[in-house]
Amino acid sequence: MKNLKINNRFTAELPADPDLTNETRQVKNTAFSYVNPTKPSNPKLIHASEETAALVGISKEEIHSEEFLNVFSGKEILPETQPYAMCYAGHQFGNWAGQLGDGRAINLTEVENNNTFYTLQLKGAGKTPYSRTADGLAVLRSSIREYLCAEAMYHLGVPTTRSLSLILSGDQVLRDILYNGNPAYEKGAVVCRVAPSFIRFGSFEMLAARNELKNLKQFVEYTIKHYFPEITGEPKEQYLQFFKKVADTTREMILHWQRVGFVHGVMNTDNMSVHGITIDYGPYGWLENYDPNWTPNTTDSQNKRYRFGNQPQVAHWNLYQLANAIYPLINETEGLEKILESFMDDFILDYKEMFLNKLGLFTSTETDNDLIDNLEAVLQLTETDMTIFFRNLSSVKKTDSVEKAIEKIQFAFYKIEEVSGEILDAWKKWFSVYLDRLNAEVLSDEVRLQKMNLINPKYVLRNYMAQLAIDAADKEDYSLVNELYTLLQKPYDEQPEYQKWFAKRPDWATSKVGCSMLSCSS
Ligand SMILES: Nc1ncnc2c1ncn2[C@@H]1O[C@H](COP(=O)(O)OP(=O)(O)OP(=O)(O)O)[C@@H](O)[C@H]1O
Ligand SMILES: [Mg+2]
Repeated sequence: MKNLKINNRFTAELPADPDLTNETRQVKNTAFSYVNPTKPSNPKLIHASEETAALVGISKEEIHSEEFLNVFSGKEILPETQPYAMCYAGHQFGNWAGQLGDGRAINLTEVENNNTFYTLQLKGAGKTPYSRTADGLAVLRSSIREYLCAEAMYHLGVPTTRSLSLILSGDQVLRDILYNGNPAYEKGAVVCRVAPSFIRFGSFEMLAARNELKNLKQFVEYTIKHYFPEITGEPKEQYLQFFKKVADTTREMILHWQRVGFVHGVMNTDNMSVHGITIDYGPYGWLENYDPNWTPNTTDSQNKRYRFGNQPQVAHWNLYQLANAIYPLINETEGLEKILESFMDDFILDYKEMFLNKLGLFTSTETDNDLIDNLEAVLQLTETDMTIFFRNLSSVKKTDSVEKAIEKIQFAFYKIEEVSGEILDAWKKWFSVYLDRLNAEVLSDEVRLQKMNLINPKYVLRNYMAQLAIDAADKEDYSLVNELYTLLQKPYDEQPEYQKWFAKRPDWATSKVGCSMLSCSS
């Protein structure tokens, strides 16, 4: 890979763990530990993203080289690089969890391309000092989900890590014990992901919790210098500006999640990036029927802390933890509190605008809040598919009758027979107000349709779609991985050849494991 320009700033500028043993332990006074990936026994490339490769300086031809396979499966280490796992802590499901760290992620190196820095990171490439009691590996099933979803999110316009490659390791990974007491082995896989950095809220929480204030200061200043160079001024002022930037980008990210119906599922502070990009595609899911109370994560099915409708509040809570972590550098609460307060206020304003745009409304009136609230209520009267509803809404015309408009979106109803009586009346009422509102807009039907179709995706990675790709891949048929990857590169385009994916969750998927709820086992 002749154009890969290795340039490691993280390991060069931050204090390294002097212990090179790779034994599971508490790792203090450092930001990272050097550790090499475990060599896979028989790596096989399933898929690689040409786009992500180009981003970091790898050509199409190089993707199919042995070197690519070896480097991104962890079999070989790039010359002049020294892989490392990062030390971080986190709040999991609202509770302090202490040291976590990259238990199964290993940063290979940073590269520079077109004046931008990227970190290349393997997920599932073996144990690190942070693996605690786990194996450092990842199974094919969760790796396919991570690989496809990150790229799908990118093309939806949602800030995210990117996927470079998906490689079978050739090793078996033990995950669950079956009811009959037999161990259940699954195929192991390694995903290479790419991001500006993998610095998480938990990275700073770790240093603050250990009162390693010198390291904390150094790490925050490192982050500002390299990723927020526009920030200047007195140190304390810089730290506040940094926090504001993280709050702003996090708010924008969550806004996109709510726009496309993405539920992260494990919004622990160790899964929050300081770049405001989506990171860690574990037990995530996509809203099918519009239900703000839905979470895909079985571990969270009681409290539903990470339910769709709670994501903004959780982001705010997580930012609060980040504020606590950097507070010792500032020693004043006022500035941090102001930023935290404005997060929610700004979110509410942005959410309203985003939602109106999804409805094809680009001006504001006094009744907007009612229109939105009433729609959110009516969408839940009977199961109504979020993606299909908003996509088909764009075909409603100003001159349509209420009945005609409902006919245009009725494909979104899971049980059409339920749309009668009071439920039908509620829909009629909402559409009557909506049609009046459309008629007050200056945009023509055609222009509005075009604008709406750039906001409301036609295709998302529904849980059952990923599961179908997983089932086929388990039998060494990767055609669906390829097909979904291609489809999801253009989620806003009509793509008539893929119309079959513009479909509600099929009945069989309602109860099948992996299609509606997922555990953290991955
Ligand atoms: N199989 C595993 N082996 C070792 N550590 C693991 C394993 N699975 C999870 N962990 C660790 O448990 C913690 C929480 O896991 P979580 O599910 O949030 O992350 P993840 O999916 O492993 O990785 P990432 O956040 O890097 O995408 C992290 O410290 C993670 O590294
Ligand atoms: Mg994680």
